[in-house]
Amino acid sequence: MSKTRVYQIANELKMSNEDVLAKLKELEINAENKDSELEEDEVELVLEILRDEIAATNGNTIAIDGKLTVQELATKLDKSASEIIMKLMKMGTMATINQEISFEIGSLVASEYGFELVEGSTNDEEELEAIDALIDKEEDKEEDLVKRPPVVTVMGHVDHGKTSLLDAIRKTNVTSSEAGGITQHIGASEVMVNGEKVVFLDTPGHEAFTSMRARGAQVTDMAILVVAADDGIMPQTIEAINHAKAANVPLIVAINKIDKPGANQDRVKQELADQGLLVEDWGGDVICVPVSALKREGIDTLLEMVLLVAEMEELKANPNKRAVGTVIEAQLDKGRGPVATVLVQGGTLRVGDPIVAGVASGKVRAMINSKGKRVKVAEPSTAVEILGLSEVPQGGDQVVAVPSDKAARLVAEKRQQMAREEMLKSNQRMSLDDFFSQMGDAEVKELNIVIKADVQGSVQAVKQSLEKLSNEEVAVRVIHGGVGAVTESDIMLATASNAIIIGFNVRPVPSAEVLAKKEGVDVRTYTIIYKAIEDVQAAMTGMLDPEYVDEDTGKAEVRETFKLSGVGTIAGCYVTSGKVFRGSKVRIVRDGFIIHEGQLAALRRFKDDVKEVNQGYECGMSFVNFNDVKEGDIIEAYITKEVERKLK
Ligand SMILES: Nc1nc2c(ncn2[C@@H]2O[C@H](COP(=O)(O)OP(=O)(O)OP(=O)(O)O)[C@@H](O)[C@H]2O)c(=O)[nH]1
Repeated sequence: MSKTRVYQIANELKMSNEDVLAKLKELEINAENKDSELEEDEVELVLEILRDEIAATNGNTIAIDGKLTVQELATKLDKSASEIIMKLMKMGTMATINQEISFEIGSLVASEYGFELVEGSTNDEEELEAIDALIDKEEDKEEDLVKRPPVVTVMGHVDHGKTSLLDAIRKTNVTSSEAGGITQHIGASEVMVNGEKVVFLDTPGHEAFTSMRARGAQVTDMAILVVAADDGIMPQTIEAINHAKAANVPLIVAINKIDKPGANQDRVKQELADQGLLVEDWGGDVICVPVSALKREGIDTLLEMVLLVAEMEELKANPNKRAVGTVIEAQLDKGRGPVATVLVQGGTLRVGDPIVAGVASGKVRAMINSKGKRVKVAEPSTAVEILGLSEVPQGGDQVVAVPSDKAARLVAEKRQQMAREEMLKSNQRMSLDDFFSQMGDAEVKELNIVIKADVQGSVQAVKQSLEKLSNEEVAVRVIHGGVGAVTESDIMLATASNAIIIGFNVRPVPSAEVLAKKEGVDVRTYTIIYKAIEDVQAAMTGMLDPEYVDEDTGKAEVRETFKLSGVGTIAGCYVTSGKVFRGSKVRIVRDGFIIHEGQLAALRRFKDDVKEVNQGYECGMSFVNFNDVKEGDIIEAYITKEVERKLK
């Protein structure tokens, strides 16, 4: 081997000539002996061995846990994805940023940068595991726990005064020095009551509350249920009650608008009792405070009750550890980049802390409290707006402070990977079909159900019949029942409580249908009660045998109707999706309610009978034994298919 070659090798490997010579000696290659000229491939081999050794001694190994994508490799090598794609291209491999590459190819690329890929775990993995444990367990010793302020959500029916009440609460507490000052909206506000802090989440309504819970975050300690004294319990009041119950969050009732002439507190109390909430002055244990948000009456008493409930709940946290919390809301600010309001729930968050929020990571650059002031530390039950994240996290995302920037990046990466896997698995939520097999895992012993029906009577009937099915092994729990179409809010509740939805004579609204698909929520609709009961019963005994399933083929909208003597009502329709077939079975849906289920009598285009009509075409339809079709009705055409029972 020539001296020049030794220099070249030393240069490439960033080693001294002496070290290269020493290594060659170890490999029993006498570099100085002109006779032992090496073939080029032998030189390559030597290089290979030396590279590996260097990688091993420098600790330049990168652990690959299962699959490897271009992006992950780029992150691990601290290079841009496009650089890695270029490298791959030079090697004759075309790959996109999210594409998976083989371990061998990954190793080749890594070796170009002096790194070695190894399968399995390394220090990074250990660090990750340690962090995972920190995130998951969060076990605090009793002696480390100190009292923390309560976090409250305001819920209630539309127009019952949630926003007014929150405003009134905030104003009660404005000290003269702050009056007139600009209060910044950060998604939460803090008020002082008798020297104690109470945190209110600014987003009123159970949607926000439930969507957070659906994402696994429990941020509220209690809920204030606002009921207008002149209006009483309304559908959304009931929904709010059930959402709070499902989350196991204590309720305080605020009977609002007591200043109004039509106010009737006793009626509200009676209606609450009908919902299973017996107020204290009627001998129950539900705290109920009459208020007027408008006149700011009763607000102090309400806040005192909040403190009382907080006292009973013994809310505690350990402030002396790395912070954990939840994203309340987040957005991209033009000037400041990603901004997230975070509720610190345990530990103390400090400016400069490396953090992970959902799949975003970063370092806390600045924190702003609900009064719009910059702060350096945030203790448990404090809402702060934070700057410094790499991207915008989602409401409900978990936030954790971690030991180092590297750890933050690793956790975020790991979460991204988990999020991708989760997306693939999202169809594995509770469904009637696999309830029995999940029950076998011994974890599922409860079947949670949300019922929506066309009339209150049906809700009750379905609820009672289903709950009666409970036996020693399985408890059937109806966590919410209401009148009307299946809405997004129902889907969120089902997601949060791992429930299935049973619709009786109602259908999901389109947005709910999309969400159910995304979240993998099992929505079943029936027109006959006993069929629903039969299915649930069968699911409980593992005998569910969906031998026949309805498969939607297309939807049409009724644009006009006309009568034809001897035939009945003809519906002039426009097929909005899929196909409608001759003789097809149909559901006629009006305002989300199924008003008829039956069969097509005739399907025509321009007076001719046709076999099928595709999306985008007009047609005429008439129905067997049904003439009450109206403009605006939706015709859902479906076929009944026999399906094989899946082996579990
Ligand atoms: N008389 C009277 N009116 C009130 C009171 N509280 C709220 N209102 C009025 O009721 C209406 C609805 O109040 P909001 O606070 O907007 O109700 P909300 O529950 O937040 O409504 P959404 O946000 O639309 O769900 C407004 O016109 C308020 O002025 C009260 O104590 N007394």
